[in-house]
Amino acid sequence: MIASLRPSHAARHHQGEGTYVESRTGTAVGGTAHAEPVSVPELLNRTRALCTPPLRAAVARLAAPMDTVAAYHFGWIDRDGTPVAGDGGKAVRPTLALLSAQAAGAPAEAGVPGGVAVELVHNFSLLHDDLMDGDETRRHRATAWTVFGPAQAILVGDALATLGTEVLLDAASTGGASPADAARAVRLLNTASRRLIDGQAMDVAFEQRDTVTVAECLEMEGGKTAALLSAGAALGAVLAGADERVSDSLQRFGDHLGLAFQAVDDLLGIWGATEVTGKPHWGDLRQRKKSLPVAAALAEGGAASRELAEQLADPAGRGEESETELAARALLIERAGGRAWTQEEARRQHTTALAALDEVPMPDVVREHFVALAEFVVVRER
Ligand SMILES: CC(C)=CCC/C(C)=C/CC/C(C)=C/COP(=O)(O)OP(=O)(O)O
Repeated sequence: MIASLRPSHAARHHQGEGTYVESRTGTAVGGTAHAEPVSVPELLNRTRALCTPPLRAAVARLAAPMDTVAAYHFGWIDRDGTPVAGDGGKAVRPTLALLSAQAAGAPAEAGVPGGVAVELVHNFSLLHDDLMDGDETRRHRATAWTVFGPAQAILVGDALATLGTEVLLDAASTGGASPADAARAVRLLNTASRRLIDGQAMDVAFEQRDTVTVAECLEMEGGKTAALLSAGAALGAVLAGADERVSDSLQRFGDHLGLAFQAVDDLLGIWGATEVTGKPHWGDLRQRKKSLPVAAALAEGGAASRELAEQLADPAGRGEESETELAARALLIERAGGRAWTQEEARRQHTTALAALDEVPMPDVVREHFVALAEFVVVRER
């Protein structure tokens, strides 16, 4: 629990972890007019219900054995091919896409191609990231590269990224979006994908550096994480034909929400519970990732900060540190203020995101759903 991230003015209907808007009777989750607000878990479930069938259809286009590798990665089958209902991820990005379509006055269904496309690109990045980091667990199970080998994980990642574009273009050919809006959506997704790759390249390069500034870290996280949340937040509206002022504001909302998302991810990477996150313990510290808590702690300049800097500049023991040494490093980061600063930064980015959302006229119920989802992003534990 990241207790201090909880707002003093907790969301109006906060009911407990992940539930901010009490579910009431007569919900019309798919539509907009007169719909009643629902909880974040219900919103995420609606996204899964709407997006999983087209996601499966997209994955079914892959040649064997890539279709199997992808189905395993998405949690639909186990390593023997037996169907399972595994953890396929939280579905934050596609939920943003469905809400974004509703913000533009269309039904949630109009945002489905955007949601599926952004989730395909997101999962391409996870497959590759796990391999680059040498991570052996994700979503509480063995990573795809450890089960099927690095080559298949790379190829499936590549293929998922191309499917994202295809799904958006299909939206035009099946009449779900105009050809011009589908083309705008493809451009938006491609730009986001390139920002994602640029951000990841910075992240990998930073591992070899002794120090990075907070500004450099924010630039890197703006690419590797915020770009896709930003794309998700605008894609539904673009497919629904919203004008550029609306999609620009939604993108800005998604960019700041994405920075808040990654700030929380950085905190969970060091102080999260592995049984909840489903990711390896101390992974970020072992790889000497220059995440926000580390960059903020290095910038502080006090005794703990200087000791941290010395440790990170010492090539000896790189990747070989014991659990005890990594726990001591986490304590140094905390003593140098890196944890508290990152918690505050998550909340600052969240506030800026909501200000951008305010620029977009939309039905009250859609705004409530965006606000509830944004709150979930900063208080989440996985
Ligand atoms: C090009 C390349 C390899 C880029 C890698 C970029 C990368 C993996 C950035 C981290 C983004 C992130 C916080 C993922 C977890 O999302 P999540 O918590 O929403 O995951 P979920 O879908 O499992 O819920």
